[in-house]
Amino acid sequence: MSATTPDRPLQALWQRHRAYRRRFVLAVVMSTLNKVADVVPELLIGAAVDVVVRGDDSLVGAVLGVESRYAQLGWLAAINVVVWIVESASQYAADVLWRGLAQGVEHDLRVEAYDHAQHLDMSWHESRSSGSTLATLNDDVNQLERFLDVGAPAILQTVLNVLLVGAVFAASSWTLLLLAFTPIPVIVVGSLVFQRRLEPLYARVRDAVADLSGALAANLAGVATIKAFTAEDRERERIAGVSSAYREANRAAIRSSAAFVPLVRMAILAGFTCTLLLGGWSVLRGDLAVGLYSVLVFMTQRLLWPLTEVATVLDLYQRGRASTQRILALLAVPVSVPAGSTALARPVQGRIELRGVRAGYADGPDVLHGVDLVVPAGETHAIVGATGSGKSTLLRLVLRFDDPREGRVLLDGHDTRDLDWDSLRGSMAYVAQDVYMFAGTIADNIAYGRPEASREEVVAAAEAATARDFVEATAAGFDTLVGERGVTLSGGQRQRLALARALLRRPSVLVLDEATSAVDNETEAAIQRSLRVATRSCTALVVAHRLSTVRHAHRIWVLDAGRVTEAGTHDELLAADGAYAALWRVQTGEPDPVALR
Ligand SMILES: Nc1ncnc2c1ncn2[C@@H]1O[C@H](COP(=O)(O)OP(=O)(O)OP(=O)(O)O)[C@@H](O)[C@H]1O
Repeated sequence: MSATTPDRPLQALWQRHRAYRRRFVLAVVMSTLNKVADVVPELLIGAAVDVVVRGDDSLVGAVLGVESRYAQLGWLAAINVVVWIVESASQYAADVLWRGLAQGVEHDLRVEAYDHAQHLDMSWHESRSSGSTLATLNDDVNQLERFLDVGAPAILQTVLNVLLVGAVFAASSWTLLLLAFTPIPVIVVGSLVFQRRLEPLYARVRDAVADLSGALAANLAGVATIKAFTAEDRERERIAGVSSAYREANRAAIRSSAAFVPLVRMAILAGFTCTLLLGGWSVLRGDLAVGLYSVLVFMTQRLLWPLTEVATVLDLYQRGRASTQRILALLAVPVSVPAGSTALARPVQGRIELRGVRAGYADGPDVLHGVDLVVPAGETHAIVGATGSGKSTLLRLVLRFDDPREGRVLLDGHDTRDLDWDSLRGSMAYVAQDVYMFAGTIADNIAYGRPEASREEVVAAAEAATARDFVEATAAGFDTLVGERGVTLSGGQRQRLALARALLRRPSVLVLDEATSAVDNETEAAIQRSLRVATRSCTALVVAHRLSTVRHAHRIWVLDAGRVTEAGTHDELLAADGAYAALWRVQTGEPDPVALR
């Protein structure tokens, strides 16, 4: 992960989520109450044994002022009932509070991390697999939830257990306290040592999850290519390799954390044996009351057995910690293309200017080398040029998916870096080379940029994009489901829906990147006629390989290896007899005079 990762992720989380502190404190209080109520029955057993053995001299008799042993036992039973009720109620409250806390943090963190990710630059998304981002948003957030739901209350219970049982021992016999507690330092030191060993192992597990998730997402997206090239076996092996790496990372972590369990059990055995043996000898010598002895034996059990769970808790803690680190690292990735604060007066006119623009990707070479270009408001301009000449890169700058390395991009005379997103992208509509359809109806997809549009407006936009006929021919018309698990559309149909989506937005600037490349010539001619009407009231910047698409543009800019080499109307460029004219002849099948010579 590219951003800095906090050394103490859970502490950093605590600092961030102040809103949950009250609920956390309440959950701790309920867990504490529950633990206290949990220990009391053991004390009551001791008191009952004391009543039976010592009769009128019993502690219960002295404290309650009741003489009859039957009545004393009755009182003990009544107290027990109350304690059980408190125990059950506080258990319920603690469960609800811890779970609510875990799910609240999970929900907030997931939404926050998703929102941050969607605001991160296109270049960030392009530089990593979507599967790995998905692993953070889904899997890592779930791990943290599990820790907060199960791990954190378990840690608290263990600590409370040690303190409460320790208090009972301390009040009864310091010798027994020391004996019963001998395993504790061993376990604490062991935990610290193991925790340090486990930390990098779990970080590796989380990285392996991200790799696996990335590989799976990429393969599922490319399943048609896998099938077409009969690469199923190869891909199965590749996924098996990535999955093995995950299994190995997990195995190493589990092997280490499991090794901790026998250590804890040996220490516990030592503590328990000491209490049993030395406590029993004390009773025989008359130094310790029988009732107290039975309580202490129970208490030792109560103290020590939950400690066998320490390894599991440590496991949850380390997984939660590693996941939190990844989530916080995602949240710490800075937005390198931040929104400006200037709002443009409406309606936006739509004048686009590029002034001395030099641009490229990451650490790569320049793709655009000092481009100057002006599109007056309301005009339709085209950008043509060989593949890889930088046409899409130029459009990305207009939409401000990236910022130029040098020079400025202006909308209505304002540097796009100063404009807020609503003024900049809010006044634009964009049809990308590969059209994306969201899961939903055709109408939902067309109305994506203006969800409040009426059905009539949606139909009119589809009509303008020559999509109405094919939409109405589908089973449910505009209510037909598309996108994931919906009907599959042809490339040309998708493009027309994307165009309808763009037109419905009534943009000031329409940006089309090969928006009609997948439709046949006849449909394209129909779309062009509609577009000429639709673009009367807006600026349009159109990239197309098929020159017939752009011959009516007010101005055509020819890009060659990131530089504008020619510009003019279709007729001017033909008259100039340069690269554009040569390309036109190739596309229209006219004989090339140079070749004929
Ligand atoms: N996201 C990206 N990251 C890195 N390099 C990129 C990226 N997109 C494009 N490039 C590079 O920038 C150069 C120009 O690409 P661009 O997509 O702008 O060309 P184009 O003229 O639109 O090509 P085409 O007609 O094939 O769509 C190419 O060399 C390409 O490899």
